[in-house]
Amino acid sequence: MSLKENECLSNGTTIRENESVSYGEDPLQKFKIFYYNEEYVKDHGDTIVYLHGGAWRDPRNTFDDFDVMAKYLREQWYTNVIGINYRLSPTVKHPVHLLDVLTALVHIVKTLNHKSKPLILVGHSVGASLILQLLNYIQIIESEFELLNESELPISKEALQDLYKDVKEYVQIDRAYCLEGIYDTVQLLGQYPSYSSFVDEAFISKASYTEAFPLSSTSPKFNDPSKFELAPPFSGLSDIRIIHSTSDELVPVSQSDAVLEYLKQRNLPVKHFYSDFGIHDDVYKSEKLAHWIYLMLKAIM
Ligand SMILES: N[C@@H](CC(=O)c1ccccc1NC=O)C(=O)O
Repeated sequence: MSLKENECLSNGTTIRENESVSYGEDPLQKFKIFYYNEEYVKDHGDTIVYLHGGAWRDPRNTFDDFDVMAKYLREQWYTNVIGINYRLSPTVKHPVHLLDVLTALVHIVKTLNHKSKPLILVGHSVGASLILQLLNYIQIIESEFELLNESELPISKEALQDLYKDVKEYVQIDRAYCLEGIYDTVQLLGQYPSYSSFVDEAFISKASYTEAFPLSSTSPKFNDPSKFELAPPFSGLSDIRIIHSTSDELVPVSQSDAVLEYLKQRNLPVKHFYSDFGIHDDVYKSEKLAHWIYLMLKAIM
């Protein structure tokens, strides 16, 4: 049955489709509802939220990168799919990308009345980096705030506490699929010094990008496995997948190897899937990967 956008089914169920919603004043502070059917949620269908890549700066990467996968998953599996756009560097710097994603997640749950129901995060490249940072967003953001003076803070400490309260109350994430992620920028720059061109646009200093990632952070909370604790939205986290294409020409598989080891050492439910899903910017369009994610959603992989 094909329904017009946002039309109610006879039983009052709302379907929302191809709808962009603002979560802030900036044009990039939008999320897109590719498809959301309340019935899917009632039938224990899945709701995916997609985080795009683009090295924190490339305007060619948006939530529409997920178009192919969103269509495939909606047709093959009862999957609701939403994508988040966030403000880009150099206009903004870390941790603003992360703050935007947190704000968007709260708005998505409120807009779709999805409270107390789980979400699945899918992130590509720095979108996967954002997922890793979300696991411990409070510590990551606090580390950056310590590097900034009062006048440089992207939001007030009071507004930040309000955001933390909303995230804790509204956002629940039970699964995360990380594609072609950057998880240790210090290590990556050692291999690819030219990547400083985008890293320096996204972070204010080496200390910033060192503390922004658990794998390179000097905080005991991150480098002592016994001190690791997941942020509130992940209390029900049941599955993390680290996915990497053997043809990725931009991000080395050593980044995925490193995060896999890090998460295993902290007894998280992590698995990895390395296969040929094409070059870096073809992965999020890969029908093969879309099918693999469908099999993961069905829990037969
Ligand atoms: N297209 C991006 C580059 C980019 O996206 C990228 C390059 C190397 C390693 C990872 C990348 N993207 C991660 O989100 C740019 O032009 O800045």
